[in-house]
Amino acid sequence: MSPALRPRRSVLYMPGANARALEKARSLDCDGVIIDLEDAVAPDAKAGARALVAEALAAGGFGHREVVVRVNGADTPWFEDDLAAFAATAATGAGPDAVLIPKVADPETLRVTGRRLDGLGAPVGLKVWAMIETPLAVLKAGEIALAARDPLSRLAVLVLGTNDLSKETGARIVPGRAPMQAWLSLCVLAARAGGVDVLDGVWNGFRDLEGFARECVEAADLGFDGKTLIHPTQIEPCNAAFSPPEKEVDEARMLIEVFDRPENAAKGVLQIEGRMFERMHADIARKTVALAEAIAARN
Ligand SMILES: CC(C)(COP(=O)(O)OP(=O)(O)OC[C@H]1O[C@@H](n2cnc3c(N)ncnc32)[C@H](O)[C@@H]1OP(=O)(O)O)[C@@H](O)C(=O)NCCC(=O)NCCSC(=O)C[C@H](O)C(=O)O
Ligand SMILES: [Mg+2]
Repeated sequence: MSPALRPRRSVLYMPGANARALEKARSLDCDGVIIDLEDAVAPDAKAGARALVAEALAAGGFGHREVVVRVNGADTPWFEDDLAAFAATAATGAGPDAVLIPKVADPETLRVTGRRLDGLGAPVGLKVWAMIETPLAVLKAGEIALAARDPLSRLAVLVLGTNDLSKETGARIVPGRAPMQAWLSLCVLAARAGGVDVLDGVWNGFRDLEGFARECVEAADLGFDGKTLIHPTQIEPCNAAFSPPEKEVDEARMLIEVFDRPENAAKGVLQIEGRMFERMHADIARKTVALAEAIAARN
């Protein structure tokens, strides 16, 4: 979880060319939206979609939702214009919170993007999210995440692109995702090493909410901060899976209170009802409470 502790349980993609979806985003209960200019927009529609998105951002109304624009890749003819458009709107306060760079191959891509954003006068508040969706990116996930230590990179979040990973590797997307488990865990480890958040990929069968809910629980168990979504019906089960349950929050508060008692000030380990708790458990409890409070504040 990043230091600012912004809930990122549910982050909904929508095509940048879909005005209805952009309108709906303003009232949906997701923590964030990713307005897509890449795969969900046809080549001939790129310029029109970019203008539509800039207009929607200028109109505002996204409230608590973190707004991210997925630009076209660094090796495409649209990248420069996409970055320029959103650096400019960010500078006027009518821009996105972050740009999501697809198919990041290495930390150098982030440094190039960062230098470009600086050159375009983008405020430091404009963050960069990086998609991990190629075999090379998974192999270099640690290096990519560690780029966050250099403020030039602006890196705040890694986002898994499991469809592209399936396409590039031949690994099938099956329930439980056994063929991808190692990559998913590696990306969570990388994100933690770099101190950035990490979001799981999408579930394509958006009418199968039971299967989707199972995958959300699996992603939360793996340590992801949240999941990327493609349809509004996925928001509620996703929020549920990534929110700490009330009982866990109550127990966390109790644990913090016990460790904070003066008589326990010098103790590193305690037993409570037959279970061992060390100070690291109090640290975890503080994170749980902080997340619950951030979610409550959002609501
Ligand atoms: C998948 C969809 C094309 C389905 O659209 P549709 O058939 O219109 O769905 P519904 O009729 O069930 O829609 C009901 C209402 O909900 C609104 N809606 C639907 N989807 C969204 C959305 N994503 N954001 C906001 N609102 C949405 C509809 O407008 C309907 O509203 P109303 O008019 O009030 O009835 C569609 O869901 C869709 O386009 N989803 C997003 C697709 C997308 O952005 N894909 C790109 C990102 S995923 C990716 O690339 C992954 C990654 O890179 C990887 O490699 O894995
Ligand atoms: Mg992709």
